[in-house]
Amino acid sequence: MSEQPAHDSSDPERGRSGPMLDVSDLAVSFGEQSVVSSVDFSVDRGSLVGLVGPNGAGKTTVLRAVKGTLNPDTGTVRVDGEPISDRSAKAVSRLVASTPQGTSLSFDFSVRQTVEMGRTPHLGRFDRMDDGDRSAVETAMERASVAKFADRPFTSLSGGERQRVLLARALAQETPVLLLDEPTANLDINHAVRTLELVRTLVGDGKTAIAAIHDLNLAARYCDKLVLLAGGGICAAGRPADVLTSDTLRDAFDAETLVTTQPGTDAPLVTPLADRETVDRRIHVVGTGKPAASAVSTLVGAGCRVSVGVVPAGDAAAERSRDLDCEAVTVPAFAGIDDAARERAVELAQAADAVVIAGETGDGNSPVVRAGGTCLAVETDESDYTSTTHDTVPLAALPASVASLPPASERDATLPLNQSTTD
Ligand SMILES: Nc1ncnc2c1ncn2[C@@H]1O[C@H](COP(=O)(O)OP(=O)(O)OP(=O)(O)O)[C@@H](O)[C@H]1O
Repeated sequence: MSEQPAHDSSDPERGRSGPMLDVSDLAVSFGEQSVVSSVDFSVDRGSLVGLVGPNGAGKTTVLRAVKGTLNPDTGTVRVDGEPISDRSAKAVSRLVASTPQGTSLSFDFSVRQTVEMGRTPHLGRFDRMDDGDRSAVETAMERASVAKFADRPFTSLSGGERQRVLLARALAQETPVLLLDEPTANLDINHAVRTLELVRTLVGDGKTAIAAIHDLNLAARYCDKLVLLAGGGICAAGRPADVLTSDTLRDAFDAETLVTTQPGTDAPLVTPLADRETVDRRIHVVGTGKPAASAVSTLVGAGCRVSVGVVPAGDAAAERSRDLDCEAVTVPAFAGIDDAARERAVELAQAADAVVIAGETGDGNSPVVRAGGTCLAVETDESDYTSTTHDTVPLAALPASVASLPPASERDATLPLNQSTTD
């Protein structure tokens, strides 16, 4: 016979206001070493908050403090309005279930027995599981897609399979709050997406969840809010699009990134950029729209110094250049190219080690500058543009092609630079 859950997250009668989970002024240190301090955030009922940040930032530490298995130096964690320090461990485990980061637990149990452990908080000391408990276990195994492993030893499973079993164990616990420490770390992309889709469904059903997630793009796609931990505290918190900006990511991860938008959503898409010194070339991109924007991103990602133009203001290539701090020579949309724009574009093309032509480069009125010297045409998914007059390379091969070109300083001084403005 099971004890009643402390809270049923789907109970409409509960109706308590305020966040389901509230962390205020949390500070944790190990010995002399402060890990996090002044950590404040809350998680609304029925929402998923992603904890993101570099290795060692304190994500697991915060999750442990929220779960109550680690005593903070300062701060209070409230679940459903009440400090967890005021509740018994068993009462907390009926409210909060968690999955650990590692899966190297040396259980000598079957998968089913492992998942059944999730029912412990609901059983009295001498209770056996009843039909309700068994049904909770079966449902949890189905939802985490591990029912087919039910009778296998936990230790015989792969890392990803174990991770899903531990998620099933947490689901069997039937708590209103779920803490997931890197739930997708060992999972292939299919299972990673399915796991986060499942968490979204659970959240849609009223559960409240926090997940530490390394993959920023999955975090952006599935979390309602992100808390970015770095440098001993919260570096940024809020909607994914507000947290995942190139500036905050540079501060938090000491990394250069390109932040665009995930196709079909308004979630940010973070692309790490390679060391900017990788391909030390100055490139002028000619072309408009997505093909030129893709060429700009690829070249900047490879470490090139890139300029663009002439392009209409507001064109995808102009926007991308602005996002990546590259110079774009622009003219108002539908306007012809004025002399100043033409001169500047030619100047940039002349100074470049190479000119890359990407996509549309002109049909009468379209802005275009053609330059001689070393000139490559690039094929992208969005364009079937190929050149009969220049070497054509696939986008993915562009950095390598550019790297193989001689820098302008070594170029034959007599090579003419064609400054005509039509193609
Ligand atoms: N029990 C402990 N004793 C001493 N130091 C610890 C202990 N647990 C964690 N730390 C340290 O606290 C810091 C934060 O660790 P934590 O595991 O919370 O980081 P994390 O953000 O989860 O990292 P990762 O992304 O690598 O999993 C690290 O420097 C870690 O070495």
